[in-house]
Amino acid sequence: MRKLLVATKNEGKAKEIKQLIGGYFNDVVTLKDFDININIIEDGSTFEDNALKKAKTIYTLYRQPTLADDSGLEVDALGGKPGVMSARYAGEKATDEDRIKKLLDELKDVPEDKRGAQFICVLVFIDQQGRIYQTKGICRGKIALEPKGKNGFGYDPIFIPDGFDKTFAELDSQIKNQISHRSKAFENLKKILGEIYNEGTCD
Ligand SMILES: O=c1[nH]c(=O)c2ncn([C@@H]3O[C@H](COP(=O)(O)OP(=O)(O)OP(=O)(O)O)[C@@H](O)[C@H]3O)c2[nH]1
Ligand SMILES: [Mg+2]
Repeated sequence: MRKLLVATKNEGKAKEIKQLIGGYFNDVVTLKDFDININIIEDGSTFEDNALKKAKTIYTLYRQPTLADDSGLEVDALGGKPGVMSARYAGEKATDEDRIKKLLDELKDVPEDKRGAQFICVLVFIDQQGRIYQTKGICRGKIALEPKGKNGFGYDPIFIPDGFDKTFAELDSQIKNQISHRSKAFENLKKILGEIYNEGTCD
């Protein structure tokens, strides 16, 4: 039995992580699954700092293989904002709708050809022995003029990935999982897991 603790409370993210992790663990549990009431303050200035803090906090408590994902949206016309502040962009208690509305308001005078953006995902994995591994994925695209679609989570209804004319929320989750920032970070992580576990999956 190989167990992975995932240091996230975000259900949309957790769902994707469970789909992307592959067969290296036969039990994947998130902070929501085991109902731990812990509030990790994400005060780092980079995705790397925050992912490391989330992973270390949970590993230190449980001493089991732990994965953390810190991610966000960088908008060119806003100088890379909201970036590491993506989750708290419209305040601590705000909803995904509030964050989308704030971003669209800030971009209301920005024409279509200047609405470039990218999603970033940094994964930090800590193995049973406490060794730390980090991978990153980037997905380029642009910000739509209005929200569209019901799939996914977060900013998905306003992000149109390069090569497509639909938002992540309009695309099938399987397509998002082939091209997203998170899937790219997982491609690299799975190479590392393959080495750690000698290609042995639990399938
Ligand atoms: O539309 C989206 N599609 C994605 O694929 C995606 N990945 C991240 N995000 C957004 O970026 C912030 C992450 O912040 P974040 O890494 O701190 O996560 P979080 O605070 O939600 O949960 P936790 O993992 O920290 O518990 C949150 O606002 C997410 O909505 C995404 N939005
Ligand atoms: Mg967070």
